[in-house]
Amino acid sequence: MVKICCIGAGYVGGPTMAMIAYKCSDVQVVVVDIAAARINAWNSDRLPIFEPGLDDVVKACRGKNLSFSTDVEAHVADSDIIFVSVNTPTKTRGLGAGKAADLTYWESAARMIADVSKSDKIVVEKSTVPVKTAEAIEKILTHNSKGINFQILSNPEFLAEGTAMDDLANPDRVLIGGRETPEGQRAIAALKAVYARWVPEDRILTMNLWSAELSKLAANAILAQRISSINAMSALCEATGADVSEVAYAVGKDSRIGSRFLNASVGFGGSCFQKDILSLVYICECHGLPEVAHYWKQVVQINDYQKTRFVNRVVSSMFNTVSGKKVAILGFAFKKDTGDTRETPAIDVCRGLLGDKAQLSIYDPQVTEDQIRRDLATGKFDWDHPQHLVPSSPTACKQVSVVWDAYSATAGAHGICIMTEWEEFKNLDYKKIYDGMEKPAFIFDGRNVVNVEELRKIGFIVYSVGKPLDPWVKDLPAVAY
Ligand SMILES: NC(=O)C1=CN([C@@H]2O[C@H](COP(=O)(O)OP(=O)(O)OC[C@H]3O[C@@H](n4cnc5c(N)ncnc54)[C@H](O)[C@@H]3O)[C@@H](O)[C@H]2O)C=CC1
Ligand SMILES: O=C(O)[C@H]1O[C@H](OP(=O)(O)OP(=O)(O)OC[C@H]2O[C@@H](n3ccc(=O)[nH]c3=O)[C@H](O)[C@@H]2O)[C@H](O)[C@@H](O)[C@@H]1O
Repeated sequence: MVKICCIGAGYVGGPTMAMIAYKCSDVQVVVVDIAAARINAWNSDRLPIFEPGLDDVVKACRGKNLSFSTDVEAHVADSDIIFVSVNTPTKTRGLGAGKAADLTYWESAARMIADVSKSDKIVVEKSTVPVKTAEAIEKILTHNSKGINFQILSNPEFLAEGTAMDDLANPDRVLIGGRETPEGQRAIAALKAVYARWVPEDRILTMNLWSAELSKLAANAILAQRISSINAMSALCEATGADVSEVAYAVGKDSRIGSRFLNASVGFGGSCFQKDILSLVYICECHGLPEVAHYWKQVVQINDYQKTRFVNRVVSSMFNTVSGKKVAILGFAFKKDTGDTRETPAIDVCRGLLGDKAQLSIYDPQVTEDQIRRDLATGKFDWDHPQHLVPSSPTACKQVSVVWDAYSATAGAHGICIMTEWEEFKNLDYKKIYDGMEKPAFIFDGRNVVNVEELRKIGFIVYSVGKPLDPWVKDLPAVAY
């Protein structure tokens, strides 16, 4: 029986391994992690991550061919294929700080694999890593290998949170990169055989290692670029009276462009887009390509601009100050159908409003108070390290309260900011909300989920990203000077 071990029981390791176990009942899958709390949660009824459909798949396999363990070394030693799906955050200090990927966790996993292995292994890069990482990993593994043959494969993951289980069950493509040697090709074939159990052959792409590694960074950069492109257009729409949804619809009808990923928003979030583009920027700089680096950096800069622009709209609309005013924050996760808050634009918007002394009342259906407070207290780039290594005593912020429904969040508020496109925010009783708010009552929709006309009829002053401006907002500056 093939035995697979995955190092890293996070948003990628957990769901991807659960799907492999589900689709391949004759493969033994073990997911290991150094974070005991996370492993305990994977072994409990309350999984450590919220992902639609995940519970059912885990329940179907756990205790049969899927298990979760902290006994990292024993399971690694025992496995044929080892996936490495550990954090690859942005470096916070030293060479390349603020841009380069921090490969500390990857390197320590590789050293451990080299130390404990007693038989040949296929080591699979599942984490997103800089192009050429496999070369370094190979050196670490073979340096100490005692004659053991290690084959490194790149098998980047393309799942999106909130739709992970469907993405894994029906992927657009699975990418496998490996060495062009006979051993490398045999390793590719072994991994391909696992995916081929449920993924059609023509969707399993094999290529050289560097192409596979770079394709992941390229895909994320191009996806994020589409969002920054439409967000840049949203600013121009607001200045001209065009409607960004109509523009996106018209543009997306061109089959060469396509309609997906053209929703204007307060900005993209999530653990990867910014981190991976910054890593790409750093790689370009290291290869003497400053123009290319500058080009991709703009994608992140427009995203920052969009978040700043949003805060500015809020403050300038509300008489240039939110000091002492209650502002409801609806949604804190970086997108709907996940409890993940990593790099969520809500953090930047909340910090901007807190800087202006607002009183925030935050509601998200999936994010805990503890997480929100931790996020508002954690430093830039510090959040993407294994949870138990992030400082765990966040300073309490007196200006923030976290509540468990949208109505208490908005009661007595001067303004509402919609930060996540949760379905429930489309169907709230906005008349009831309006009646309970201070007047004039403002709504700032960072996700274009509300019906602007209906809310204006109720009496709200509405700002919705990239939509024709409310007369109230029209003459106010879009960005603070
Ligand atoms: N979150 C996402 O949707 C996607 C993430 N990725 C990439 O996958 C990688 C992992 O991301 P996530 O799963 O989101 O991160 P995560 O933070 O949820 O999980 C990583 C896990 O690795 C563990 N870990 C770190 N070092 C370890 C070690 N030496 N031994 C054992 N366990 C260790 C941590 O404790 C943590 O539980 C990153 O490179 C990310 O860029 C790729 C595609 C999608
Ligand atoms: O490498 C990764 O981590 C993953 O990053 C993204 O997945 P994810 O971040 O989970 O979610 P997305 O659906 O891509 O959304 C990212 C952010 O962009 C925002 N977004 C998305 C689409 C859009 O049209 N407009 C927009 O503002 C979302 O609200 C969210 O904040 C990619 O879609 C995945 O393919 C990739 O595997």
